[in-house]
Amino acid sequence: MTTVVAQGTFDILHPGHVHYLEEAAGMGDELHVIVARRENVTHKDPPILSNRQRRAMVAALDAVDEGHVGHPEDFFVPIREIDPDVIALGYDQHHDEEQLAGALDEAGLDCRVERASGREQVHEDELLSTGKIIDRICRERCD
Ligand SMILES: Cc1cc2nc3c(=O)[nH]c(=O)nc-3n(C[C@H](O)[C@H](O)[C@H](O)COP(=O)(O)O)c2cc1C
Ligand SMILES: Nc1ncnc2c1ncn2[C@@H]1O[C@H](COP(=O)(O)OP(=O)(O)OP(=O)(O)O)[C@@H](O)[C@H]1O
Repeated sequence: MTTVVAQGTFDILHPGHVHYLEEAAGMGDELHVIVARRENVTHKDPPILSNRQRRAMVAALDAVDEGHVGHPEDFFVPIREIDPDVIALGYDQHHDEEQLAGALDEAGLDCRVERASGREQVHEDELLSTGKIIDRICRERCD
């Protein structure tokens, strides 16, 4: 039984999220997803949707066995609880694979780190980023 963890903001789902989570699910038998807490999303605009709504939507996807809202301070608390065999980093997540693998090792967590691929655009008008969806809403629906 191989347990995989995926993580991210997941504010307003799109096909890129589904691609990532299906690929992560294919790395093992059971997929857990950690949804970043709003207060920890500091590298871009904060999510529109609440922690619990983002968790519920991710958990409703076929590829996902369980969704979790992340820990406010210590990212290794949920990792210890889930005890995964694999952490699947998203194609553009800023975390360094080797640094993360080293930190897991130091914390006594026996877990490998894999990098998922990005989704290629299938249709010319496909929006594969929450930020781009929000930009289009603002352009087309707001004065
Ligand atoms: C192994 C791992 C565990 C994480 N655990 C948490 C957590 O417990 N709480 C949290 O708020 N964010 C956590 N994060 C951070 C976010 O899920 C996310 O990766 C980060 O904010 C980058 O966001 P992005 O996917 O929007 O680029 C974790 C990230 C990694 C790589
Ligand atoms: N187009 C995509 N292809 C594959 N994976 C993706 C794609 N978009 C996002 N992901 C992955 O999904 C996870 C959550 O991403 P995140 O919520 O930051 O989405 P985003 O759409 O890139 O957001 P934003 O546009 O606000 O930066 C991350 O691991 C990210 O790498």
